[in-house]
Amino acid sequence: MDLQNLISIFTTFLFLFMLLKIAMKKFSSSKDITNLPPGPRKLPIIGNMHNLVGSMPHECLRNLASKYGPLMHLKLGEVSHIIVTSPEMAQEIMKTQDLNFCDRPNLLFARVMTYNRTDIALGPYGDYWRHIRKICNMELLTAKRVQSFRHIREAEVSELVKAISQSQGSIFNLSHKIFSTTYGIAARIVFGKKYSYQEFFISSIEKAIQIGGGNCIADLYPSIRVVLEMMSRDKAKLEELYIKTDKVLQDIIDDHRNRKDGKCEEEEEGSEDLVDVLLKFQQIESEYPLTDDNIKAIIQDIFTAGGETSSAVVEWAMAEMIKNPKVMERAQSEVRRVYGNKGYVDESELHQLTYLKCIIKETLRLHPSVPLLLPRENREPCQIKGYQIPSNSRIIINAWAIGRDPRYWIDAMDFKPERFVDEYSIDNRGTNFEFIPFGSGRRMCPGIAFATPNMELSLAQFLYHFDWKLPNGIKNEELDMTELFGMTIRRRNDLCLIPIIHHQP
Ligand code: HEM
Repeated sequence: MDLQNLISIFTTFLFLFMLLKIAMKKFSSSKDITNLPPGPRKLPIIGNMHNLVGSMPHECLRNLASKYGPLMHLKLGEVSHIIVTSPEMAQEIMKTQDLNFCDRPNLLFARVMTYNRTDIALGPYGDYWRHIRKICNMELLTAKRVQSFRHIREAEVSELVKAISQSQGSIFNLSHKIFSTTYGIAARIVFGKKYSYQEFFISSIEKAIQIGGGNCIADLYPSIRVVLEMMSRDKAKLEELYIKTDKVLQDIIDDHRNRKDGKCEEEEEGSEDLVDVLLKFQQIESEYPLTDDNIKAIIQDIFTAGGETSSAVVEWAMAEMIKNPKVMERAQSEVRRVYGNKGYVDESELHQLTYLKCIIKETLRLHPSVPLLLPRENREPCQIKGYQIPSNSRIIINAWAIGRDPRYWIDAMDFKPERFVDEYSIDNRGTNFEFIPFGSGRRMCPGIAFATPNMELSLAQFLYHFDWKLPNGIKNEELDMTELFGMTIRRRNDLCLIPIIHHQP
């Protein structure tokens, strides 16, 4: 028997074995569940995977939910997914039964890229996670700590507006600059300075998310996960990327540790960076002493979330204002009135920009950076509105669809920051479940205080210093708003605008 035959016999055997295992699992798990939430008909082996082909996941899920309701059951491979598409159901998951739903699924991406799930965002709920989340809330992302980085934000954004002013009257790729500036701010805050390999690090994380951020086939068939990981190249590709990003992060830690006489020239005076803070924690005796891997997992989360999410909001907010010139005019007159002849925008008056704050809220309603939040998992079986939810279901909350649902929002598809002027009390801190861009409950985003001045300062400077025009005679209402689903939900096409100086930076 030659090698070719041997391989095909082995593959056929493996395939039959997998089918048998899936069928046995299906038989044993479907016996006792009689009242799952409604959902489309499932096909053997693949379940509802075919229902998700076509449009982007958040759109596809919204379309299915409009047929099957706000609590929907999909079987993807052999895993139950519960899709939540109403404020009432979101509240049930993230408030009423939060403790049961605050786990994260055990995904290949998380195992490989987040130091075996020891980060904050994708780590399993438990004592270690509570410990690092507490460090995050009480030390890393407090209002006081965020305030201590004000000079970094002001310096980076001023550099950005100076660069824009040099393109006065010509086309400027605002998207590129927004992302590089925000990542620059995040790098200086988290790592102490901008490292030359920052771009490479970001693109490696982006690639890893492309491979493992959606549904890796191995994640959908846990009973034969090991075999599928061996057969697909996903794990190997992720491991290659992990080796690269780990080296970058370890270099950063070693750099900090090896500094003998305080900070080197390029680093910040006056404020500790977040690696410094975590290294100090490493010295403290604790039930959970932080290893280097733990620190790398945490700083990777904060750098990535800190750079990506708020950039996407600033980019969408500018696009929406271009599309809605009356909103732009009102925002410009607010910023120009508040900062008057000061000649520059700093953070001291940001709290007075109430209309700008409403613009940011309205942007987060229509364009939440993380449209499906992060997936959750329930440890125990439970009931929601009389439906049975099997244990270890993956819970997807479609914040994007809830924010655009005409049942909860008047003129839901229109960009109207005024709605938040009238209803200023609707906030995004996880108590109004029709507006949950940062999630809610125990797993809610801890980065709001960090993100807010980044977004407000950039937008305020754009509005104060410049008037903006679309290039090539494109009319405002024609601006393309197509989305791209990736690490966050971004614009498919870069936002390229012509700046006209109003106040010279
Ligand atoms: C506009 C900006 C941001 C948006 C829209 C956003 C959104 C989110 C969302 C939707 C989640 C998942 C919540 C859930 O599962 O219920 C999340 C989690 C998280 N975010 Fe943010 N985020 C933003 C900025 C930031 C920033 C600036 C940081 C850090 C500096 C950050 C750090 C995190 C972390 C660590 C988690 C994981 C929380 C956990 O699982 O316990 N985020 N964020």
